[in-house]
Amino acid sequence: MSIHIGAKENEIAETVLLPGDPLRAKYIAETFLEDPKLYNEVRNMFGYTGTYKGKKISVQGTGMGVPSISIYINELMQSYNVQNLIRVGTCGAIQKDVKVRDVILAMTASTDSTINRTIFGGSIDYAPTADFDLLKKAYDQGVEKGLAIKAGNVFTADLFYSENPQFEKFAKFNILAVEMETAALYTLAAKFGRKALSVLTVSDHIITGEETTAEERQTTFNDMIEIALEAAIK
Ligand SMILES: O=P(O)(O)O[C@H]1O[C@H](CO)[C@@H](O)[C@H]1O
Ligand SMILES: O=c1cc[nH]c(=O)[nH]1
Repeated sequence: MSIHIGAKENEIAETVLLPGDPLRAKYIAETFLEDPKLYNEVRNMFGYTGTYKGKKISVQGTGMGVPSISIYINELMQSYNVQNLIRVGTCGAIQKDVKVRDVILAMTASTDSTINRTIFGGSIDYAPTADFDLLKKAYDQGVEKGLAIKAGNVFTADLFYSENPQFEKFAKFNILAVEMETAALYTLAAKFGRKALSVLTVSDHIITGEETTAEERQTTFNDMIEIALEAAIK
């Protein structure tokens, strides 16, 4: 057991899907995994292990934001030796040609979180990066499914309700969308020599105000989850 995860040794797979929402973890486990077993209920941050096409896979809720995901992935890597960490999250689009329901693969994540400056010291801007192998497999899977899949820079924001939103500037500098965890995921995976990828569904458009219905969200979540699972087993 670790402080925030109640699983015993060997109850967590070497590959873990990471949704922010613990109920999305439950949905993924019950919909996509065979024989899912609940291994964590601490703080209701559900974690399950089952199999997908014969391979052992876990899915663990992370909560929202850098501090919360940092707790879960630190413990998954250090206490449970997790090797492959794939976030399956939502994001808000800021580019005109990025539409709600699109799936985005984060190649890197810009951020206003202090995580990288805390690790590297004040004047260094570390560039957190996706694992190329996972990224390529996920991209190929999205193309094979005929989806509008995009890969690029996302922004990991500390604040959902920003005092000083700079979305137009971010868009000008080619950032595709805004979410709240990827920079920490990539930096901490690199620190421990593990592979990481964020697969994101656009749930809303920050500039145009377009939103997805609950039904549309469910369909695109399924696409995102299948992309992540196929990348994990290939
Ligand atoms: O849908 P999840 O994975 O939680 O991701 C996004 O949604 C939350 C904000 O509503 C933040 O965690 C953001 O990154
Ligand atoms: O962090 C997030 C996630 C979805 N939509 C947003 O606007 N922000």
